[in-house]
Amino acid sequence: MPKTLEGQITMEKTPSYFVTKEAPARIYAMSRDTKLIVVVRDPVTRAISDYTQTLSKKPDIPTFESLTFKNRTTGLIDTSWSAVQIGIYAKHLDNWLQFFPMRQILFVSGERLISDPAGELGRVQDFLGLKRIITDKHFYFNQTKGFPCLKKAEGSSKPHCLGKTKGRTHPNIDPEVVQRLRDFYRPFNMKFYQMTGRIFGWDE
Ligand SMILES: Nc1ncnc2c1ncn2[C@@H]1O[C@H](COP(=O)(O)OS(=O)(=O)O)[C@@H](OP(=O)(O)O)[C@H]1O
Repeated sequence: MPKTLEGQITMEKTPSYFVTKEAPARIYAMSRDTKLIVVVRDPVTRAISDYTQTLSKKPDIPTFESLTFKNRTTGLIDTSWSAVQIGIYAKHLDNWLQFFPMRQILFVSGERLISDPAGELGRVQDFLGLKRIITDKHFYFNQTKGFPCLKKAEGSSKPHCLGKTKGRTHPNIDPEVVQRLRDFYRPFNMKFYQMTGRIFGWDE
């Protein structure tokens, strides 16, 4: 990590920290004042998205439905499958709370990041103690991509959309399997809402 001068913020990102057992202790040892930002989305959609990403690299993997279950007849979910495991947010958060207080952790809603990017970014700026520089003016909705894209407020440079690997079309998944996963995640989601004080609305 580069050294940070007074008035500067150093930021670093990786998708795997949140679910890595050793990460909280290591980050705490480096700087206990670190602020943590985590983007979370409906764990069922997250699992399907995760699978879609793997499928794009390895087209021969088994179906989503078969990977989801340890035993399809009994409906026993395979919690050791990383696509399922990662969405048990309450469990991962417990691990972080052994080292960091909730006030140092911000959870950003992946759904709101799409439907109201400026609103979510407003929360991020507040959390970091920054002036609200990024606002509605900085986003426009790209109909072709189906996602918001970033533009300079002054409109001088070209807008920036995220690349082709973000926003892939998901395969159709057996609705019964989706429902079983919804039932599986519900109690963990409820616990997560309670811990974070925010209702993410994944179970409505
Ligand atoms: N503005 C904008 N443009 C494109 N995509 C957007 C945007 N905002 C959020 N998303 C969602 O980001 C999802 C991919 O992010 P990941 O965290 O999975 O990416 S990665 O792990 O770093 O590859 C990706 O998930 P999928 O739709 O499943 O591909 C998108 O839903």
